[in-house]
Amino acid sequence: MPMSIFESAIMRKLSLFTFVLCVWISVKKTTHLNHFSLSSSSSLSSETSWILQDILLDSEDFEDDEAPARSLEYDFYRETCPEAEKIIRDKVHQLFKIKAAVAPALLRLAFHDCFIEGCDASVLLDPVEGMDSEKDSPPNESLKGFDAIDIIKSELEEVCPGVVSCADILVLAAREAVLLTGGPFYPLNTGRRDSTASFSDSATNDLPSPNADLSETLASFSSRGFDERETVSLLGAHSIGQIHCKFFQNRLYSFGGTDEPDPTFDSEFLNRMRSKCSKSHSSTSTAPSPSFDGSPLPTAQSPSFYSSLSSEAATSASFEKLLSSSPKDQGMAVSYEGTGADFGTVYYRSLLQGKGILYADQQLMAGEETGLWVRAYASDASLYQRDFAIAMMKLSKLHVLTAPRGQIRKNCSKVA
Ligand code: HEM
Ligand SMILES: [Ca+2]
Repeated sequence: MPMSIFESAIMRKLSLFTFVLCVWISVKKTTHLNHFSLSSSSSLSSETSWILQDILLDSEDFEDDEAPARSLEYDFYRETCPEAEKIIRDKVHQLFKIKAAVAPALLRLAFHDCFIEGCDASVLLDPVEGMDSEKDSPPNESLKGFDAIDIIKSELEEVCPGVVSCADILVLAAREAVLLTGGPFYPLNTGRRDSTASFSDSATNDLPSPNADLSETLASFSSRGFDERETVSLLGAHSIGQIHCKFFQNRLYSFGGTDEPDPTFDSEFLNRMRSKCSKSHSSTSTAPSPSFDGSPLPTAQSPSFYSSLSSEAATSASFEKLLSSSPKDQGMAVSYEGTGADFGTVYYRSLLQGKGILYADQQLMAGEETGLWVRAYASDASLYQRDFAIAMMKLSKLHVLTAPRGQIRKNCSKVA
């Protein structure tokens, strides 16, 4: 029977309420909400934004079990650098217009930071005598976006020197990146401080492997407090960006030490992937190879594609000029070919068809509960967006350093 206008209005309110409740439950102890960001969000209707905001502003103080002396706060820089979040947002938009690949790069960078010793910008530090860097550890060798963070930081240092932490820049920039690629908005408190050390061994040992089976992946995320549902939702981030062939070459040609491909691969997809990733490039090769769509891609070990950008070059025109000077050596990579509108769902639909690119991705179909969430997210984009938002909020406050611990670096790649 068709619903009356009244009934459908009630239904709409109900689903809105469920969403708000969901977010509220996950952040029930959040002190405040970032007013500026919420009201400027394009992903939430203004109605939703305001309901969400009212609820969160009424919430109790946030008390993280891991939290040291102080808590993260709503708009932490409101007195000391009121423009901080706007500057970050504008810069990410500016960079994205020039090179859309900056968005997945920033999201992955934030994940690799937060997963290792928390969201403390430890991933950004350069090696120094007596301290190896996370960025040089094998799982991080293809990380990109460092220069984008440097550009944002330089601008902030000009406006309010020594105030905004690199750790906050990372998570706020990743949030913008998610929004720009069709993902959800999520509120974030600020006041993170930067580490004085890099944790190279942890990065080597603890970042999840693309060849991990389901139990290993779940154990890895569970050790950071994520349950199966949250883990499945976070991996949906792979619907954006690129994956270099070397991370799944073994699945195409020599799976499990045999001369055969991974039997779980869909056969048409296997052929397509083989045509993009030739056998001549072994799974450990870092040699350049053809890209999925023929466009130049940054290589695993080349400097970031923003490496020639400096703070003085902070105008669109200069970005464009500098970026057109060829980034050398392109690696071979493929993607899920999602558009902004598909953020998440394209990934889950691929898994349902046996077209997960990484072994760890496809493994999500190997478990009863994880498989259930894959199916749910494949068919319900708004459920996915809600869950991803909540999981990103959780990821963004893992083991944060707050005053008096940590420091504010002036240059994100060096201890102050
Ligand atoms: C089991 C867990 C995970 C594994 C094994 C994994 C592994 C990988 C690998 C091997 C790549 C390809 C990198 C390259 O070719 O340069 C990649 C890309 C990416 N990952 Fe993950 N990842 C995991 C979870 C996550 C999570 C939780 C997020 C974010 C919330 C994330 C975000 C991304 C993004 C955005 C890219 C594309 C990067 C770009 O195009 O620059 N990943 N991941
Ligand atoms: Ca870290």
